[in-house]
Amino acid sequence: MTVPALRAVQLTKRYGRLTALDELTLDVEPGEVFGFLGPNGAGKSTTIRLLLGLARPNAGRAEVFGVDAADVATAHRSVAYVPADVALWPQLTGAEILHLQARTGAGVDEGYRDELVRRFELDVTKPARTYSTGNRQKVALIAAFATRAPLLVLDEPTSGLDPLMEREFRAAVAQARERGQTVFLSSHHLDEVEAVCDRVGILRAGRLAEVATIGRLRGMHRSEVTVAYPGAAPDLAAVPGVETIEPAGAGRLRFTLTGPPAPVLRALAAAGVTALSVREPSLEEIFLDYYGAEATR
Ligand SMILES: Nc1ncnc2c1ncn2[C@@H]1O[C@H](COP(=O)(O)OP(=O)(O)OP(=O)(O)O)[C@@H](O)[C@H]1O
Repeated sequence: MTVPALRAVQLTKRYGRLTALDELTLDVEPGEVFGFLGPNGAGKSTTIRLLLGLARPNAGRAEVFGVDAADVATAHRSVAYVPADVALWPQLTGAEILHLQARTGAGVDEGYRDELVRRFELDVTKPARTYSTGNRQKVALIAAFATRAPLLVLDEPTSGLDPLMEREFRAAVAQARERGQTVFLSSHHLDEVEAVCDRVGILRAGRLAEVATIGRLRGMHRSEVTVAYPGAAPDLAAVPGVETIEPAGAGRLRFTLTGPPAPVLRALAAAGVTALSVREPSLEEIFLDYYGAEATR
């Protein structure tokens, strides 16, 4: 049996009367790129702090590769962490900070680090106090991606990056996965999670609403199907999974489909349909399905 890279068992955190995290139970497997989605205040950063032993739970427990998260000194040997608000030593230059960080933690691939400095177009000669939010984030990301740490925990790591840098970020995540590193990524960027993650967990008001692969998440939700037919409209009213049937111009119908397509394909074949297009829901639509109007609290 493999030991999970991250494990949360009924992990709970309360701030006064507010339950920021409510009995989270979750395993992230080694080698996985796991996306952690949720609106502002859902409890993502709280979860990460608990998983890394940086805050104490009111109940439940967290483990990093089988090590109790409270044993920070041991657990952090296998972790590189990029917090949501990156703080750097203001007097040191980017290069000095990267050098210093390389001397702590799980060891660094210096060649790859230098390549990342170029790819992220970071001027490492400047002192950190002159860096913008995005540049501070770049320093922390380069330091994390260049480590050999088996687990990278990234808390909303691209909020300060422009689209070109966001592309580099995605490439770096892909390379981390190829090396076998585990990535736990909290994000607001649905397209980013969709592009880089194997599985996603959706957190809503401190509770885990769903955990699924991107493919399964889409499969659980409605696809939009449009068909063209030559004669009488296909009768889809009683077909399992079909809903909201509406005309889409002359000789065309649009409807939504959930679940296996075989029954509707049989009905469509019987009607001799001449064209068919299927639009899968984006992660954004799925996300809105979960949160609806209550996206924040
Ligand atoms: N130290 C604290 N004291 C009191 N309340 C807190 C504290 N830290 C977080 N909270 C509250 O816990 C809830 C979860 O916050 P958290 O920062 O984990 O959310 P998040 O999902 O990371 O949000 P965002 O996407 O805005 O960063 C929020 O309601 C927040 O106000």
